[in-house]
Amino acid sequence: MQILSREQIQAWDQYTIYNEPIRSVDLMERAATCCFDWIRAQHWRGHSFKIFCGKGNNGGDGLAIARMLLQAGFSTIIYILENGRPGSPDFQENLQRLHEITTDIHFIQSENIVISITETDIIIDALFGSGLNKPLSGIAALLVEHINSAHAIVVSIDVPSGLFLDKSSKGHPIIVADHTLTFQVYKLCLLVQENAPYIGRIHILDIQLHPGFLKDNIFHKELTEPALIRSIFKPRNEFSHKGNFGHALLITGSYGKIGAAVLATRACMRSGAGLTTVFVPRCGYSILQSVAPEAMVMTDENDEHLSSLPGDLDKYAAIGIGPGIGTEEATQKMVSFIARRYTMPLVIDADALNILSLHKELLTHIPADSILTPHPKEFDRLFGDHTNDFDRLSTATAKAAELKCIIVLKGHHTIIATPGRQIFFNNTGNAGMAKGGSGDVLTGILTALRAQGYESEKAAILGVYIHGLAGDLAASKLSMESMLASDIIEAISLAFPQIY
Ligand SMILES: NC(=O)C1=CN([C@@H]2O[C@H](COP(=O)(O)OP(=O)(O)OC[C@H]3O[C@@H](n4cnc5c(N)ncnc54)[C@H](O)[C@@H]3O)[C@@H](O)[C@H]2O)[C@@H](O)CC1
Ligand SMILES: Nc1ncnc2c1ncn2[C@@H]1O[C@H](COP(=O)(O)OP(=O)(O)O)[C@@H](O)[C@H]1O
Ligand SMILES: [K+]
Repeated sequence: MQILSREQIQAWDQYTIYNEPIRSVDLMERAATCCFDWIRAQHWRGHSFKIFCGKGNNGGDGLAIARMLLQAGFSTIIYILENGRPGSPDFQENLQRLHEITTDIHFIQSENIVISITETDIIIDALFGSGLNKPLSGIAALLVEHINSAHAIVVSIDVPSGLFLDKSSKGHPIIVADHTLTFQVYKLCLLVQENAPYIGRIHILDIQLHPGFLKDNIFHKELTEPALIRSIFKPRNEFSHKGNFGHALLITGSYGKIGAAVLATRACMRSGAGLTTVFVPRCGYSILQSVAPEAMVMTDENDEHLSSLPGDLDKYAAIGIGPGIGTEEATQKMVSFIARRYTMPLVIDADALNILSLHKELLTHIPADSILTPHPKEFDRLFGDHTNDFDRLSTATAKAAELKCIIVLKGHHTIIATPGRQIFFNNTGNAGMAKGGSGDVLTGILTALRAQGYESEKAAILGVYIHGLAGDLAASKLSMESMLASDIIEAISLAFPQIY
């Protein structure tokens, strides 16, 4: 699913109006009908609705929904946030239609907001949508505060009012929604971590905007969906042998963090690598030999941390480096050497990223098409502090192009930024994965996919998806609270068949 900017969405509305063709007010009716159908399907009888409308088209949606609720017999009270100016034409048309069935419409025009909201009310927030042009202030801000301080269920139409679609809204007044009914496609503001407190559950309503618009335009942001994953996935040939699936090398672990090596190794083997070798300090030898008998283990001369190279690197189809390696000086030298001398793409995670942060000059040396997998803290260590997720996204886009690398910025919707400035938002995974070790599993999966010959960009999109899907399967069996990173590894075997 493409993710469109505010301008692109407005253009898509216009394209639909012109090419379907359909009158703008009829398109609004279609959007409102989708919302009404969704609301009715919640079986909220016994509750009463309080609908808050601005005077733009978002408010127009609200008025149309109010009319439908009244006609269906729901107790509904309508409030319009008055701004002294006429509403948009479609708002005005819907106001007129509403007047034909009720005159009980309340205008909010003073800072003294005395509307009582009880726990049995359902609030429909149709104040502002994609037309928001500045942070809310004055009566609008007070109204948002009033709604947020009540304990009613809040359903936002298109986006929670006060959220900008494509830029940070941090620190501004924003409706805290329980449900967001958004039209046709995801909006960027509904995918970034910083807006998590506001968006509630997202429901994408298909208002049948004209599909021709997507064919006629190029977009740079998309949500990874099963169809894309299937197009990337390469089924195993019946006649294949282990040599067809590559030899993966994982450079991992230090004293007390051999677990990271175990997780990455087991995830790598479970993700289809032909052969897996793990390079660890000597303290990891017997652990790995016992918990991962299918893997080959090579040890550093040092007992506790890595300090040398695991022999000839060129014999491996893919190398993953970083989980649990620590930042000892000798380990830093080893990472620095590999970053400078190795020419094939690497999968770089965790402490290997922290070492790059300590020696930023190395960033320009890392092999083209390497996959870097920072979480936001590691990302900021690498590329400087960011005050919001939108800026972080811009930096990821720019740095992926500049370094010719794939940047996997991990989070609820992990972001994959490519050298061609394409951004993919992953849509699998859950909060049960917010536990130590989940990232090590991802490194193993990505290294395995690279070893099997997937190009880095495809390996990143597919690997992040499989990782999240395995996390979802583990959570459904064991609960988000109880699942462990090891359970994600076990569930990889169930995740692959879902994408065949
Ligand atoms: N035909 C269409 O274009 C469709 C539009 N739809 C709805 O239309 C919405 C967009 O409508 P609009 O473009 O009219 O925009 P909005 O209704 O989101 O808001 C624009 C209005 O609010 C004012 N405004 C913006 N920021 C403000 C602020 N901070 N303080 C006070 N006033 C502010 C503007 O001056 C304008 O009057 C979408 O979010 C969606 O809900 C849907 O009905 C689908 C069809
Ligand atoms: N709430 C969440 N929703 C989806 N995925 C999550 C969530 N929390 C964590 N994850 C995933 O789990 C992994 C955690 O990685 P990381 O922070 O490096 O952990 P660690 O270093 O402890 O292994 C990432 O791939 C991330 O996307
Ligand atoms: K809204």
